Amino acid sequence: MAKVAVLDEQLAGKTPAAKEILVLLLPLLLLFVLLRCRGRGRGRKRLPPSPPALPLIGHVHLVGALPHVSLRYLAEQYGGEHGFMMLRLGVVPTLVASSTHAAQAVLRTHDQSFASRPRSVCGDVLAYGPSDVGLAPYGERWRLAKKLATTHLLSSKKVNSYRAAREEEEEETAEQDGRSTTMDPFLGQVALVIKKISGAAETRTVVDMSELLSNFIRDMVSRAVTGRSFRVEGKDRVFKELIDEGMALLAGFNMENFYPGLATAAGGVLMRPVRRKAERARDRWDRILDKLIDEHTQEEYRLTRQGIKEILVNMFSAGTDTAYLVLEFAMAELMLHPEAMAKIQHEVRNSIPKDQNTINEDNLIGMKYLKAVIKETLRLHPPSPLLLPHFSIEDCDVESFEFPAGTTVLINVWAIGRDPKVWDAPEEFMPERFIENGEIKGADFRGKDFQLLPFGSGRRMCPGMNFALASIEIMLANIVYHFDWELPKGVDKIDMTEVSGLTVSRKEKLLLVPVLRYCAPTKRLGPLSRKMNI
Ligand code: HEM
Repeated sequence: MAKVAVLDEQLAGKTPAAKEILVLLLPLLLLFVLLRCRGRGRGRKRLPPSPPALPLIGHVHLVGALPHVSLRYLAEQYGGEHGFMMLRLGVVPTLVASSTHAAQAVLRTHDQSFASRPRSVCGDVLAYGPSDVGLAPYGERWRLAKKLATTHLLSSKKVNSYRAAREEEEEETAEQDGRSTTMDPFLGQVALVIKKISGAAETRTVVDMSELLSNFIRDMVSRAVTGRSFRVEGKDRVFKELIDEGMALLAGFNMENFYPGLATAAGGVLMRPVRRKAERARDRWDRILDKLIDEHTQEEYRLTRQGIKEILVNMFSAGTDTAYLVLEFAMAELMLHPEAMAKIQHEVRNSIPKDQNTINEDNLIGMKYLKAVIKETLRLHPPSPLLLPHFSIEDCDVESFEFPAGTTVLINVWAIGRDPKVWDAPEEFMPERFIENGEIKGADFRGKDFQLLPFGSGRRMCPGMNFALASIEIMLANIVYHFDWELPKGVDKIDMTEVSGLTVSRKEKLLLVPVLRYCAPTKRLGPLSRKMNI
């Protein structure tokens, strides 16, 4: 007992012997700690460079209204040769990859480690879980949902089969209009748009191309996903509202994404308003989708009702506000570059037999300039310039860097598409860069070449690419084939100012005046116009 008391006193430094020992040991202890720290630092990998951060908010103040633009300028200062930059957005460690090399490391070399998605309150509510495709964490449920979307809804075979779906719909509407239903089966959806534009052309009226093109894509997606047209059923406006609302709620740079703790802090009270908003939107989706599912055979894919809803909402949201933006940006760039417009019109107008009045998918195969215009548009204006955020599920060593599990990853494909080390005259719209000896050349945009990644690459790559390209090509070819285009009176320039949400769009609507290609409408569209009663 006494021995223990002495030991306690010595340890507490109350005896003279203990004091002496401590004075002797202290420098040795300090030396030991110092050496240990240095030894650790030498063997240990580091994080990529970062700009100076502020307390609490980290680097949030450096991310402007157009995050892809501000992140590009930051990466030029701090990203170094490798193109990796580390930010702290609120409390969230965020890796920004801004070079071909960095994108390849994340999306190919270490694809699996970075294949998840960060979670959010809105994402969880709107995506029913989330266990949809786009927002789901990497894992078995995501794999199944993606397989279903890829093989059952968006495969090349399915994309081809939508030609028939378009035919049915045209027949449906033609019958409603009391017209003949013997028109070219391919022309359904496209012909409806051409018909609308023809009406405006005859009276020289301004056409809101943004609305027209987004309605077209929305309708194509609803046909592909549900087998029916929301426009024909008059639900188009509700559908548009829901997609817009969902996109606004999910748009990346909001408070919860910087401070995920807000979702649970004080019983989630801080996030309650936004959760309610998301729940209201989800309930509206529910009502539409429930009815839709009731009318379909649910056994088809052996999915629960909720499982079907997750996938449907995802397809609508991911498919609509991306493909139409490409069409709109392509038209805007062509208006800004009359020489490119002349070339594409020359190609489409000379690529089809004289007795054919409208362009079909078979004609598209030879249209190299059209494909180059779309590719150049995707390079300069990828609708998702930072892809969707990726999320690391394990610690991962990438070259000399070490990224901890739980890192959010943004891949700035917009910056990569404009990197002067990769592209000549990167800011110029030059479709010719993709043509050599009359053939399409240069970087592939289907996820193989990391300098052009509008659809991403690897496990989380877009499954809707073929579907989107089929719709974009056929519509662009037909609108430049049938009409010449002018700016409205008093407008002398197309404003390319962008606004950012989950996707990046032009701030202003694209308003254009179509001009009939030939004087007489029947001559202009020939049998097509007669069939359509134009
Ligand atoms: C030009 C049109 C389109 C573009 C540029 C585009 C682009 C993208 C991008 C960049 C991603 C994220 C890739 C990543 O995070 O690595 C994505 C994901 C996705 N896209 Fe698209 N997309 C388009 C059209 C479509 C269409 C038409 C659909 C369906 C109807 C669709 C369905 C999806 C889905 C479900 C995902 C989530 C994939 C996953 O997380 O595994 N997309 N898309």
